Amino acid sequence: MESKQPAPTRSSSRTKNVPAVAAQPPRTTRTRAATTKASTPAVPTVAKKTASRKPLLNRENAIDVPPTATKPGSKASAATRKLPSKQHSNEDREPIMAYLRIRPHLGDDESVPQPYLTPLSDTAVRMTDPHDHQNNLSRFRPSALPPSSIYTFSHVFPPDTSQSDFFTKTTLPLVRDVLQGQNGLLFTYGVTNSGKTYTVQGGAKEGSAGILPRTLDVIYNSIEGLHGDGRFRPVRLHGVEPAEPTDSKPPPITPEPALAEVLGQHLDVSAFDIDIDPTTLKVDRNYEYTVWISYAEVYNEKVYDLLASVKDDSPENVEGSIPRANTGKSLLLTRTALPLKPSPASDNADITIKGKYIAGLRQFRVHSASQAKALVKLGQLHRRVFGTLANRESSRSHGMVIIKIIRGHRGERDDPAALQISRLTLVDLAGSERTKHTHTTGDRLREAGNINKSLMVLGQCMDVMRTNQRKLAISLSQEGVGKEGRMDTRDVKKGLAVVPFRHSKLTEALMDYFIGDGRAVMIVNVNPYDTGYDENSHVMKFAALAREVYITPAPAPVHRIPNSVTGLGKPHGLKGKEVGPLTLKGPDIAPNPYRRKVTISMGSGTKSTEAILEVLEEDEPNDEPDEDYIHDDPINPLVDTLFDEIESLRMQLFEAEMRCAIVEAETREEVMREMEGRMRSMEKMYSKRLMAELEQNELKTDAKIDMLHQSGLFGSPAKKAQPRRVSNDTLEEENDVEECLIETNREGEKECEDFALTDDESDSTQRRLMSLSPLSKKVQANQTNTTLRESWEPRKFVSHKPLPPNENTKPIETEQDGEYDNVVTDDEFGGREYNDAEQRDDYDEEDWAPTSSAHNNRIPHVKTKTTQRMAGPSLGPHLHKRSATLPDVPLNKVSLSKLQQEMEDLSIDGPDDSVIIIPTKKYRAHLQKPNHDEYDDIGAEVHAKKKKRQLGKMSVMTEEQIEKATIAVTKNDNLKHIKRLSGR
Ligand SMILES: Nc1ncnc2c1ncn2[C@@H]1O[C@H](COP(=O)(O)OP(=O)(O)OP(=O)(O)O)[C@@H](O)[C@H]1O
Repeated sequence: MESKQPAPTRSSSRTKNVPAVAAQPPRTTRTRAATTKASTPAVPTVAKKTASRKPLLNRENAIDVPPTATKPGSKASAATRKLPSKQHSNEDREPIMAYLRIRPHLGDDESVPQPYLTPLSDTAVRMTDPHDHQNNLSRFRPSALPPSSIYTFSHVFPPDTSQSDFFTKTTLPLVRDVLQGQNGLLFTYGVTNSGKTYTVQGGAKEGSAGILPRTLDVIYNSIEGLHGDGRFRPVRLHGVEPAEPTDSKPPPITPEPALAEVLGQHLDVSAFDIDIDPTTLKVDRNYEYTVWISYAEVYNEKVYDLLASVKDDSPENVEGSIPRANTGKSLLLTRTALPLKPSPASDNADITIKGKYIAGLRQFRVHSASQAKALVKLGQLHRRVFGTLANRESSRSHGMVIIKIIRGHRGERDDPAALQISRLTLVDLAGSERTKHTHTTGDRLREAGNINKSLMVLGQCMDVMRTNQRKLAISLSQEGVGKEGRMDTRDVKKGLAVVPFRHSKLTEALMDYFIGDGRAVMIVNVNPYDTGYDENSHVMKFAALAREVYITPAPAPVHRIPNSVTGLGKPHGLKGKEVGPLTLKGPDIAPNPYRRKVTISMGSGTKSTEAILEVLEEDEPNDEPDEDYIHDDPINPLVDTLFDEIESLRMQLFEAEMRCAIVEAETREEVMREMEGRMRSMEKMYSKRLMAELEQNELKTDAKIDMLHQSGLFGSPAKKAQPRRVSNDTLEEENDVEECLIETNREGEKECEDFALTDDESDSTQRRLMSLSPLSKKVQANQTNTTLRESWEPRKFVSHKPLPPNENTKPIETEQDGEYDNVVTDDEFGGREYNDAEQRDDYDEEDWAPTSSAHNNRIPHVKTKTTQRMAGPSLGPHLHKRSATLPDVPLNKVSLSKLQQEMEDLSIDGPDDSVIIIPTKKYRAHLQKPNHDEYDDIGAEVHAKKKKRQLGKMSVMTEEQIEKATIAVTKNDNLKHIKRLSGR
């Protein structure tokens, strides 16, 4: 072939007929075997040189490109930024570069005030769970992740890193590669709000342009004056074909009129000339370049074209019927998913890497950086319009900007086989947060699930690639295996796992990069003020995994067009296959499974507009496979079916794994919640019990005080209101007895002080109070009775030490009935008959609790702590109407009042002026046959409650009855006289 211009700087004189031979060996070859070998970590790789390889790059030939002439006032007029020297390894394989960018603190509304990420060096950070600081007493961690970990990266960028510095260190090497014929991939990974979009697109402030606009700036700065004539256009993944005349038209940079009107926004191209990166790279000036841009998104596991136009094709949409902004009418937008197809080998014989391309993706030849930025902006607008969470500015889809550069030698302008096509793909991934954190349902759940699926598959792919590489390295390092003492790589490769690229559209679209079609750079964005420690940990782990995956980037191949398509007029690929631009259709459009409404607000303040859009997402057309594809890979129905089966099984496995992961996470949370709930309810129960005990104690104390009150020891107002008419003798006697009782009480008090409770003894309060219950009185009465038997000595009231609390549960020995024969008969009590029922009543009425009227005249509470221990039992009605000696009973306030009341009814004077109380027959029997069951705590409590209920039933002896009893007792010869203690 004849060159129109000599190409003195070319390192080889490649012609159409002569296979290109690399004068300078490329870093690697494209053959499978070489690629595999090169990716082996343990074995030094030797790049196999293919004879057909053209010299791809001659860096020595590159000349300095003067800085691009820029508009006055723009930043581009600044000196050309110094490009950091490119570090090329002698090794062909290289790991995926992983850069960490830490987002700065944005304001007070951040959920975690202190960052939980601490940079340790330029390449390492420590991440510590903030919850451990906040709740370091907790023994339980809901997370299975370690509370603190160190992660390493290719480089760590602190929060104050400028956009310009970040671009220079991470993306500029890729831009240089793409200008020199090398493919490149850059993707951002991180949870929502971590700064992915800011990193890729940039902010609103001057100087905050992201890596995408800067990339465009640098490309156009560098190829200034070297633009090609655009006779060819890229097609599929590696192909090129003659361009159409329409390709030379400027690309659309404003939304379609219908959409623009709805959104109320027109893109201003001049706005993109403000923030320009002035960096210029050296390029080979023997070549001329044309730049093509496409913008796709992967949303809900479908690929859409973001640069497809929104057209009003339907006849229904006549002027006036198109919904306007703020009209409340919904606009129906339809878009069709694009299929991914395998790149045919016919595109270039040299290519052995089988990638996939997005069939039908529109691409535009762009002449300037501002045009390119405007085009990208339009794509972002469409992405926002079609995004489910459009109003929240949150990326729910994976955005892919694909920049293709066709490089052709000036001397071989007409030779399509001499063209070289390189690709740079910048991917802004959706947030990696999990479904449970987004609280999504329905469509959103599906969307979140698909986002996670894509990212999970990306992680799985990396994991499998890493495992395969390790396996391969280990196998190849084993000597003496296989024939001739060498390992056959084919044997090894048979045992390798299949990388699951086909499990998600995202990995399917990017797979060629991971198998050696170019360099890959991963940017990990982290917001250290975010509450999602677990999510960020997963992101960090993902990055660590990516760093262990080695790829062998091959230079972009020189294009070789098969003869069948070299002829002009036989365009191949895009024409006729263009699929589904965004179209406005009437509301009567056929229903589609994925139809949703989006309300979108644009602008702010008075200029803000809001529109309801209805989005109809059609499935990708079920086209017949490409002819090329058929030609390349003849279909065997059985194999195809088996592949499909494998695919569906894989999908099932994947879904099952995902479900398991979600269930595990949910179960962990549920268990935590349940434990928390139980602990809370236990706490509640115990505090309730405590309160109940306190109340009970207070009630008992009140009851005792009321009884004292009733007995007149505290000068009952009721008594004052109804003074008794008694004789002087009676009063004297009463005073004597009262003095005696008070004396007794004082002693009792003194003794009780020995039993004063401390706070720590609060739980024993209940037990002690129980000892004051009627049951305990019975026990003590039994003891009293025993004492009574031992000595028939009538005694005066004397105080005794109170019984220890537990003594009331001891079995008490009693004597047989009938031992106390010196009793007053019923007849002697005025002939009163006591039948069983009455006796039962008497028994029941044995009580220490106040009457209801007494309750109404309560005196102030006595604190539980100072409550005095009951020193002795109330003798109760069981002791009435029968002669007996006064038991040796210690008394306290309560028993005093009770005793006083009982004595009022039943007491008699002993032989030497002592007061004698006579137990009844039934009571004796009761004493003799104690019911031990009653002495356990529960029984006592039940009994105490029963007594309490009977407060109102307390029988009151009338004065008349007392008189009668007195007369009856007086008649008894053995007894001298009866002293009345009190009366009512
Ligand atoms: N390095 C930074 N400097 C200043 N502001 C930043 C930086 N990174 C992010 N921001 C701000 O943080 C906010 C969130 O960033 P961004 O929208 O880029 O997050 P994202 O990860 O893309 O979220 P999503 O996944 O939801 O789209 C934005 O207001 C952005 O301006």
